[in-house]
Amino acid sequence: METSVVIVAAGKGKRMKAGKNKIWLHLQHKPIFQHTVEAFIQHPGISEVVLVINEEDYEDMDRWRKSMPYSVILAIGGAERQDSVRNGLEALSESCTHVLIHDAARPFITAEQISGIITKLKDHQAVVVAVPVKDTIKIVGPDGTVQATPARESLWAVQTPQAFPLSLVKEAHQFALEQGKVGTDDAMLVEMLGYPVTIVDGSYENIKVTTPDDLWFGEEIMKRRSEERKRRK
Ligand SMILES: Nc1ccn([C@@H]2O[C@H](COP(=O)(O)OP(=O)(O)OP(=O)(O)O)[C@@H](O)[C@H]2O)c(=O)n1
Ligand SMILES: C[C@](O)(CO)[C@H](O)COP(=O)(O)O
Repeated sequence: METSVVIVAAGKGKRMKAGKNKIWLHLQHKPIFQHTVEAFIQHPGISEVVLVINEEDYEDMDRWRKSMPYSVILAIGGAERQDSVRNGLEALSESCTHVLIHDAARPFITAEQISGIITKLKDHQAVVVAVPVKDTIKIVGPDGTVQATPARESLWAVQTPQAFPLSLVKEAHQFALEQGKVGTDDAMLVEMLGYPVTIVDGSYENIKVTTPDDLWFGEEIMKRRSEERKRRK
């Protein structure tokens, strides 16, 4: 089993309203995407890292890459997240058999969670990191009226990484492309092929940095972790 990771960083970050792709914003003096890349680079179960970026970020990214002591493969993203993932999968080396797909905008992923998903992948077809929802969720119609309140016990908020055998996730992406289907995560495309998808426990700290308030939470998480590391030394 040779496991790689595709990290998608080719979004626009519109909800962040930073005037640039949010992955360049800093948390604890480092760009968000660099925290994410380093979580995987340092993991012994990961063989290669493909970082999917915007074409207009290429020059800056190439400069960043050359300044780092590790190797990252760059691929160019597409209009939607799904297109970026597909391009990233194409950039993986031939020896890759399994892949984790992760949002660059989730820099709080830990080594333990990466290990957990890789272990689970050994005897499951598709594995996603998720947490039980804490709020009561309501299905609301276009007129603002509540239509239903699904039982909370069965609701999970799905995060990344999501992990698959490479052949399966490539087949799912090809099927979606041909059928014009869009999934908000990669597992959804695998579900469309009828394969089971298994949950592995995530963390409420593994947030996707999406809106400006996430930067405040994120800074606190990073600060606390760095203080904990210093205390342990
Ligand atoms: N065409 C796209 C869209 C998104 N992403 C990546 O997918 C992840 C999750 O997307 P999201 O957080 O929604 O990022 P943005 O699309 O950048 O945000 P927004 O929707 O606010 O513009 C991010 O790491 C983002 O860079 C991508 O690689 N290619
Ligand atoms: C894949 C994902 O991170 C799962 O929660 C999420 O769906 C991506 O978010 P987006 O805003 O739809 O790009």
